[in-house]
Amino acid sequence: MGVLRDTILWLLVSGTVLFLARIVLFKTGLIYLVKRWRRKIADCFQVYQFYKIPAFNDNMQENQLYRRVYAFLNPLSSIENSDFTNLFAGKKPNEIILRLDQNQVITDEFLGARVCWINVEDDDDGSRSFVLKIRKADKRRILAPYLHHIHTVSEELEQRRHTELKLFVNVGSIDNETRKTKKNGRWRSIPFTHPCTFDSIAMETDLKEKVKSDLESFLNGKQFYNRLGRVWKRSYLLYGPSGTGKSSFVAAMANFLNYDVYDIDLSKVRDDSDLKMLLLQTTSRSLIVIEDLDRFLSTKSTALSVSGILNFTDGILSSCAADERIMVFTMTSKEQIDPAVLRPGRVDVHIHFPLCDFTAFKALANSYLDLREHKLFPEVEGIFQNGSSLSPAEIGELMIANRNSPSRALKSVIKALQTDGDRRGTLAIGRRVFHERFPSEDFDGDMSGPLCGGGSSPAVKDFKKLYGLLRLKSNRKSQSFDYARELRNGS
Ligand SMILES: Nc1ncnc2c1ncn2[C@@H]1O[C@H](COP(=O)(O)OP(=O)(O)OP(=O)(O)O)[C@@H](O)[C@H]1O
Ligand SMILES: [Mg+2]
Repeated sequence: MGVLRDTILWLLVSGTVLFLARIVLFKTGLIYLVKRWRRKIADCFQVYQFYKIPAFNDNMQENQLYRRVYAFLNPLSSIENSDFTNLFAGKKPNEIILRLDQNQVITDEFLGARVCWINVEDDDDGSRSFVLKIRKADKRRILAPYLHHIHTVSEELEQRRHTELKLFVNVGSIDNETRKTKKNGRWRSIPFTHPCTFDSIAMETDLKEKVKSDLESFLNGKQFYNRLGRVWKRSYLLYGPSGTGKSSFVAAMANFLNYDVYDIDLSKVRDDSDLKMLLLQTTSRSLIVIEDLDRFLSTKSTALSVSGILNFTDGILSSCAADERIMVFTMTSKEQIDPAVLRPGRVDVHIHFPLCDFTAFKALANSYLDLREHKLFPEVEGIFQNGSSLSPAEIGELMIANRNSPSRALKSVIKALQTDGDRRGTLAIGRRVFHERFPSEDFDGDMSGPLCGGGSSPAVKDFKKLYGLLRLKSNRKSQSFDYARELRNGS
């Protein structure tokens, strides 16, 4: 009897102790310490294999496997259990996105085996890598299928993501805090959400179509370029006064192609080799953009040489990087630029962005004010004919500011044209006269190249197409665009 009572008492006491211990463990969070110790002890009896996946390879190009692992790990639910996680607002309302912080561990289960990933970031040089920790006993059984699984999942995620474009900007090569050279990738990305499309740009419709078909035929021309032993690249020069839509056109190109944009800030490029490095770190299916190239070429204060830029545009470097390359340069005027810099083959397509004429004004009135006709239009037309003009940006701003009253908007445009726009249009019209030198047949002839399907001899067509000999019908509407003007001058 006494033994039974002691046993019951003992059971009651130990049950209460266990219950209290459990409460203490869970309430204080000590349970996590216990789990960690348990894992450490278990680890002492295991042999692990480690695999490092650096963000960049020996040539400082992006390691695609790193990119895949990054895409694969971030959506894993176990990221919540890591000790330190970054939280970001998502696209949808109330959506929170979790991102693994540096040197944090995340676990994953695959075919019954447990693996760990460590997000390693070197404090000295900032280099990033993922380290996969896997039990040696599991390695043979799961490693290959696990990597295959990562590949498949990340591919799916990538395809889903592909509607979300990115804008990459280059950061300085020296870390501001540590004053050390960054060995890490120099591109930082943000979502590219510029809404501009070719439809929203006031420009002749047939010209937009020509640009679109030029882009498309370039993309389909891989074999053609290979056959000629040429790097599969195409360069566009967009030039014209400020506020005429050059940057918007770049955005429209990216949205049309569904390409990411790499916007190179030359002031942050240390020297020629730094520029090479930046190019090598770009990925395919992207637009590489250098804005205001004329400003850079006219200031000698930078360590970057003109030949560095030329190597960049010539495509020798591009051949080392990924597949197709589309480069876009913008400038206000190419009058002061050495023609060698813009020669065909270096810059294939030249597109001029002029100040507004009456046609462009009507396109803006249509899209900004929903106006197709108005009693003030003849007056506006008369002012344009007298040589006044403004940039589409200036006219667009006036229309946006007065969008609730179209009459007021038109009156303010008329006033601005009469005051600020006086004689500016004369300059624009002057440029158009220059373009008129090229007969209308030129355009049709050039667009009948092999990439467009047409009739002249294949060799000549190949050559012309390759050098971007796109000619325009020389009606007044489309004269403002000058494709490969340098070559035409010589032809
Ligand atoms: N042709 C156009 N059609 C419609 N909107 C235009 C056009 N040109 C300019 N805009 C509007 O004007 C603003 C400025 O245009 P944008 O930045 O593309 O000009 P830009 O030529 O790049 O100027 P800058 O040389 O100063 O960089 C944008 O908001 C754009 O929507
Ligand atoms: Mg711009």
